Amino acid sequence: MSTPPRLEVQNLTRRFAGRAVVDDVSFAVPAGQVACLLGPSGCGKSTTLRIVAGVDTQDEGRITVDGRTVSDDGLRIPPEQRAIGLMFQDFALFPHLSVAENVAFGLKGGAGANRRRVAELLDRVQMGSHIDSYPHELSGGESQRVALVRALAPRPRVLMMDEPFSGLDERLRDGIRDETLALLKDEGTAVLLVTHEPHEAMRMADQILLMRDGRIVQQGAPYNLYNAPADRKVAGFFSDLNVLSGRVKGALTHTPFGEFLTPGVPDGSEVEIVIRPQHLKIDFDRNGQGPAPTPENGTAAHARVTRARYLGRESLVEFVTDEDAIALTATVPGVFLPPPGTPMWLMLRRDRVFVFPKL
Ligand SMILES: Nc1ncnc2c1ncn2[C@@H]1O[C@H](COP(=O)(O)OP(=O)(O)OP(=O)(O)O)[C@@H](O)[C@H]1O
Repeated sequence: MSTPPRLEVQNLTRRFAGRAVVDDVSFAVPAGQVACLLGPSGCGKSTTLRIVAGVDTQDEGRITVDGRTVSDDGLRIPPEQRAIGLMFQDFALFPHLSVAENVAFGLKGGAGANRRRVAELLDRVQMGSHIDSYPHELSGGESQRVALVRALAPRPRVLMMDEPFSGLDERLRDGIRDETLALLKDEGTAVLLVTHEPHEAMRMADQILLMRDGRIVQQGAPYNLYNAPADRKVAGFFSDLNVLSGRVKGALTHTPFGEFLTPGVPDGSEVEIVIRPQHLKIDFDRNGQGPAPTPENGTAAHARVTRARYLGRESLVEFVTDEDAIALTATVPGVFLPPPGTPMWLMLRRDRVFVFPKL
């Protein structure tokens, strides 16, 4: 028999005043893996997390931890008996307890009996030397690390994290995220992490659950969501997009960049041809001569620069095409600041183009 996932959520629905804010949500998280609930504000992420934790109740659906049902139509195991730990954005350490006492708070026997486990956990997040400090003596990042090991000390099978890094300085975040990830993997904890930041989800997740209006619109590895998005909105969640609109004629859509195959889309329907700014290729205009069409880049379209800005690692260059006056943006590594009006040729990397029915 195969091992059940550490956390499994089946057909979860939660309604407020008749409106489903969580709508038939299902997913599974194996031991040692991180699933990120990602989506815009109000899409139902926190409600899902609260129901799994047991602090809110679903109208329909089942939740199991290591194959044991903790909540379904008839059964409600209380939060403290679900082996689920919590770490929220506004986590608070107990100010009158030392770091060791904070970490040992949920453990039988307190800090004295658990000194070794507490010290080991604190060492893992480089906080061993602060074991006898008090919360007011810690920085934001240090407090966050203590809160993390406090949540992990009782060895929860599942850890729920709601925007746990959002209070931190941007430069601290990536380091703490990576430390957290390493510790969670070692402990074999299944993690459900709520975030509205695509960068955080890409960095942390084994699996992203992208939510919109209460439903999971796409789930899978970060690579799959980025490279094979289900629709334009999913694609647009991870980066800015260039969008060309067109109408299908004979399974083809015409654009200034040549024809695009749109098989299976009925004639006359509108489609959107989408490409990320880093996948737009640019070439200088040599006496009006453009690069020859290739299978890789398709046909080049003539365009003029409207604005160029230097962003540090890359430059952001905006164009307008001669044909159809389409506004497009390209990102170019390093410093590339052509003056407005500069004529150039643009190409779309064909393997990076997505074609979607117009939403
Ligand atoms: N107790 C409640 N009563 C009524 N409506 C609620 C309640 N809790 C949440 N909602 C509504 O449910 C929807 C989903 O809320 P939820 O907090 O789950 O979203 P979220 O994706 O976590 O958003 P954010 O990123 O802003 O925290 C929202 O429209 C919210 O207003």
